[in-house]
Amino acid sequence: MQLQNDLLLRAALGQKTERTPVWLMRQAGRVLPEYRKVRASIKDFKTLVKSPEAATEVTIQPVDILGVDAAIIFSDILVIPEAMGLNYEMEESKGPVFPKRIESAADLNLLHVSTGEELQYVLDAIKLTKRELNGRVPLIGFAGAPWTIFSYMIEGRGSKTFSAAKKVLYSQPEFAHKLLDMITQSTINYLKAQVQAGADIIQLFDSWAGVLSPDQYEEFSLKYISQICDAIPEVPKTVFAKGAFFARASMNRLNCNVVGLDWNMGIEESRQLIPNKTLQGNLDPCALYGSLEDVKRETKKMLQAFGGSKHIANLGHGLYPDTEVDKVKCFIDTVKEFRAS
Ligand SMILES: Cc1c2[nH]c(c1CCC(=O)O)Cc1[nH]c(c(CCC(=O)O)c1C)Cc1[nH]c(c(CCC(=O)O)c1C)Cc1[nH]c(c(C)c1CCC(=O)O)C2
Repeated sequence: MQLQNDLLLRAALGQKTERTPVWLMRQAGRVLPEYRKVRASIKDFKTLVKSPEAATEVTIQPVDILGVDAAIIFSDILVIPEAMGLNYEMEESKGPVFPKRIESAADLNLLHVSTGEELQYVLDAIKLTKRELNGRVPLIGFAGAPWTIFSYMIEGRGSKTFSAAKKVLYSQPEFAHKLLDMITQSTINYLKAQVQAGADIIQLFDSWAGVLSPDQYEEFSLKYISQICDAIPEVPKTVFAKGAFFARASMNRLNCNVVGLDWNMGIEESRQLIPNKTLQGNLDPCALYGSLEDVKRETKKMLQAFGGSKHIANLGHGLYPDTEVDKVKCFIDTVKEFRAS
């Protein structure tokens, strides 16, 4: 189906657009009271993710209420470990926890490469969302990057240092590569199925990229991200590696269209290091705690620095849950009104 608003896809492909497209990481499920209402009516987070009708509803809420230029399918990066055989639980106010984590090479026997079929509920939600969006805006599909998923499977939960996951890289690199390879194959199957179901563009979230050294990042993360990008030629791809300022020149060589920046990455410097790609980002989510005037000023400053082309406006990481909705709207409206001078 022809999209009525294809700004995001054209910007991703490096084409000229009338204005800069805008969406926000974690736009669904964090700040909207309308989301909390749906969430309160459903037993828990995982039930919501596994209910295509409800997932569709909360996926489309930011399009209707905030006016963003894309929807991102409501799911989580941790559905992949579960599809591979490692169940996760979402503890209220604590975040994700794995009751059993991967501790040694012997534990690999507990896992299998996902064909994507285990995640039929996400594919159903994508199909239903595409139908309900009816071509209004593109739909973003996503997955975690292998290193970030690996970290969760080894640590069993979030961590400040990820020292347990990093210990495996230093002490058992062969085992690390085996698990990373299984995650990569599963992710390729899953993303291919998402594209088949209707995802218009794909984003890889490498949320814990910043804890690795540059050499380790090449060996244990970029290598696998590169394999995933090569395996999905059908749609544009975005790679967002939080904290990986040191890997920007390498990311310029990936077979992807868009590189996401966090707010620590200078815009001018990033343009020089990543000249081949469209850039996405990168306002500090905390900037939305300022006054409406502050939000407007900071957003304009960011837009001016990106220069009005080859840019998808976004935050430098996900929205924080306590952000006021009118500040989010102000960010979006400021982008939509902006014309590069
Ligand atoms: C690391 C990571 C996770 N999940 C995700 C990442 C990568 C992005 C990033 O770096 O922030 C990605 C994610 N998680 C969710 C989405 C879809 C919605 C969207 O982006 O708008 C996406 C793209 C829903 C969610 N995932 C989660 C919620 C909150 C759970 C609830 O509503 O009860 C939502 C809406 C839970 C989750 N899931 C995860 C954590 C750490 C938590 C707890 C903290 C929190 O994010 O609220 C793992």
